[in-house]
Amino acid sequence: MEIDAAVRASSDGRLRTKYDNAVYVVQRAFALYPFEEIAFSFNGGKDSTVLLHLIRAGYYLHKTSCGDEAQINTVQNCPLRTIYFETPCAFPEINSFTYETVSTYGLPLETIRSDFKSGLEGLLKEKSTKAIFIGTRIGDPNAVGQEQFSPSSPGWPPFMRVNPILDWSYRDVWSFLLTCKVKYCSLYDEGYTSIGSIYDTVPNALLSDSSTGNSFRPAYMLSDGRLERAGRAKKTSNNTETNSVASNGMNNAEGEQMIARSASVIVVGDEILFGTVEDKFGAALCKKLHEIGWRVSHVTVVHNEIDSVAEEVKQCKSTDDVYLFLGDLGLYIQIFHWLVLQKHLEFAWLLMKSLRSILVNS
Ligand SMILES: Cc1cc2nc3c(=O)[nH]c(=O)nc-3n(C[C@H](O)[C@H](O)[C@H](O)COP(=O)(O)O)c2cc1C
Ligand SMILES: Nc1ncnc2c1ncn2[C@@H]1O[C@H](COP(=O)(O)OP(=O)(O)OP(=O)(O)O)[C@@H](O)[C@H]1O
Repeated sequence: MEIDAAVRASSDGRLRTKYDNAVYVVQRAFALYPFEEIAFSFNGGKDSTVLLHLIRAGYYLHKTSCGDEAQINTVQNCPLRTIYFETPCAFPEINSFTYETVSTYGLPLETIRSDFKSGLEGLLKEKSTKAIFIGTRIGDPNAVGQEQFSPSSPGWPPFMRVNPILDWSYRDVWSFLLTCKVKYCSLYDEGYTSIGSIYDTVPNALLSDSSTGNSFRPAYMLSDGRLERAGRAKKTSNNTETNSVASNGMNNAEGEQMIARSASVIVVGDEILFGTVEDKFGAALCKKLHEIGWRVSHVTVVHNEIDSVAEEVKQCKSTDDVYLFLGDLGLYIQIFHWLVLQKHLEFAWLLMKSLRSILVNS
């Protein structure tokens, strides 16, 4: 199975873990519900494209783990009932990608031309449907309170929402799509990072290419995934064409800056955690960074020991460009050793530079 092989061959351990967990959820769903009573909600977006390939992999592993040797060669595709809520305000590129993809992977498509709720009511009346795979991720406005298996909301027709990629980040999504080299909708290569309707979606201004002024870099180049919905805002009536100042109000230079400068501040101090000392440095550093145009993504206070710092660096390693430590000299030296041992040489270098400036200024 090509997806499984591509992820296994990847050196990205985080991706392999996310993949294993998501495929496990898919396999659980196949074990829990009759195949014909499961549906897949597919809209051609990046999240549902990831989900499509996870379902294919999960289905393959489910079938082969049942010891069904005769089936091994016939389960490259997963003929799962697929539902698409088509609206006249969808991007033509999304529509054509959706139809092309279901045809490529032999998915039986049921197109629904009404809103989600009444469409699902109609679907459930027509065919028994116990579970629906959805590409919801934490951070989506509708993800709040959901788990990997979440019954539909009160007032909605009854079915189980199965969310295998609930805990995936923006970066995980792109890491998967690029590692597996699967086709995705062309709009993502034109700077769209999350796609709604033609009336409320523009390319993400943070990807605006300042050298040309009117083009955008691909979605996978967005460094801060929390800003993936920055292009999903109202277009003004005279702004029917997308332009380099997208509707989130940032110009190219600001966008560039946001991409280039991002920091996590790690404050080290038992006294602060015990509440006997108030952390003034963290706040002062954030203020200073903000004034000079940096984006501080988060501030954490950790115990005065190398393991706590190491754990925190591992946690935020994938999201931030620079880490700034505040702590005593002895700890700086320990952190420096740890960074060198872990081969985070660029961070070790940064640490030395910040240490030098502290010593010079003190
Ligand atoms: C298959 C399916 C099931 C849904 N079930 C629910 C639900 O149980 N409760 C709910 O409030 N919204 C439900 N929704 C709506 C979603 O919460 C959300 O509005 C939709 O996916 C659009 O997300 P977006 O704004 O990120 O594009 C469902 C949508 C789909 C496609
Ligand atoms: N029109 C639709 N038809 C079928 N399923 C849909 C539709 N809109 C949303 N969904 C389901 O809800 C999930 C979440 O939607 P969302 O818009 O957040 O993600 P996406 O469209 O896959 O990617 P992107 O965030 O880039 O637009 C989708 O992955 C899909 O499973």
